[in-house]
Amino acid sequence: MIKQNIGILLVNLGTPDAPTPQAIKPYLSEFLSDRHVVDVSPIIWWPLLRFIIIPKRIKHITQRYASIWTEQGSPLLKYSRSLCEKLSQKYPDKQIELAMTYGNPDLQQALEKLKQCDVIKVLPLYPQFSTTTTDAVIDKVKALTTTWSQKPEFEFVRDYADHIAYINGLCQHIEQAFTLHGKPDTLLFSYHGIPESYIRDRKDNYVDRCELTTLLVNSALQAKGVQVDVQMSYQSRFGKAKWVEPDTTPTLIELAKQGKQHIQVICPGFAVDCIETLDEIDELNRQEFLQAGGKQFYYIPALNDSPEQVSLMAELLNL
Ligand SMILES: C=CC1=C(C)c2cc3[nH]c(cc4nc(cc5[nH]c(cc1n2)c(C)c5CCC(=O)O)C(CCC(=O)O)=C4C)c(C)c3C=C
Ligand SMILES: [Fe+2]
Ligand SMILES: [Fe+2]
Repeated sequence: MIKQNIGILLVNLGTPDAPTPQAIKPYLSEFLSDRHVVDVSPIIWWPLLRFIIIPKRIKHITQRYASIWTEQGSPLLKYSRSLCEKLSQKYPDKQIELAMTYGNPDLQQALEKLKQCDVIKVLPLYPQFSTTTTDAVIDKVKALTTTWSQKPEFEFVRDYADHIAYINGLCQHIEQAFTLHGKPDTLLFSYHGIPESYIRDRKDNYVDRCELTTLLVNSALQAKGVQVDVQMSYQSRFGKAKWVEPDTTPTLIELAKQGKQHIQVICPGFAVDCIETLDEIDELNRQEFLQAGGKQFYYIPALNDSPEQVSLMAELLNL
């Protein structure tokens, strides 16, 4: 059999190069101009984005990024990079590159580095498929390589919402959190939301995939004898359109009002921690819960660059 030269490409969403308005503006413009993300005609959307939405959002979002920034940059980049490095160390015979759909490391440059491969396996770092994220990666990879005369074979990992190594990895991290902090009154699974119309108009099955992850993790916990009240919600709502429900913040406030004193939150839709988990959940939603009368709030970190995550990626890529 001829030995194939296999290249690996991990793709995450993207993040600004610095916690400054100068770096955040072009990143947000690129990201929010993609019709996979916001499905509005550019004639209407572009002036709104440029003259109203970004100017209105920039001061607040710069402060939020600054509060989570690390010496190695944005947490999303830090963890994605570390994951890629650990995978490269474990599989030194494979060429493994990291890219972002928006911003840096640049997707086109990463693809150029893998151009000589026979096969490029693309792993979008989204456990649950969505047209807003996974399809954005797949379509951009295809668009950037249409003109290549000698094209490698592309293999895309569409989704791993129900993969056993992912479910077990989440379970393990939940059990560690319970050992550390005790069992909570409620374990909340908070996923990034999407506009509700995308389910109908694009046949986006993201919500089904999120529900499946929650069900499988809960079943796996029960099979280990861990009984806990599990609830599910959607976070990071953006704009005026109707998004999928229930929303995370009112869910946490309601739980506090019901007398649930101890809550732990896990965000299984995020492969690595980022502004939406470290700031929106662990800072802003923590405050909402405590102000509503809650007593203990713990955010369970994403799988990040843990050994469980490295093994999961290796299984997904058949390494
Ligand atoms: C219409 C807007 C948005 C949709 C749809 C959307 C879907 C979506 N996003 C993620 C994962 C991430 N989103 C992140 C940040 C982020 N997302 C939006 C908007 C939409 N996302 C904005 C405006 C931002 C920037 C931050 C903010 O202003 O709140 C990130 C983190 C990036 C970082 O730098 O840390 C991730 C990751 C998923 C999984 C998803 C749909 C399934
Ligand atoms: Fe998002
Ligand atoms: Fe957000």
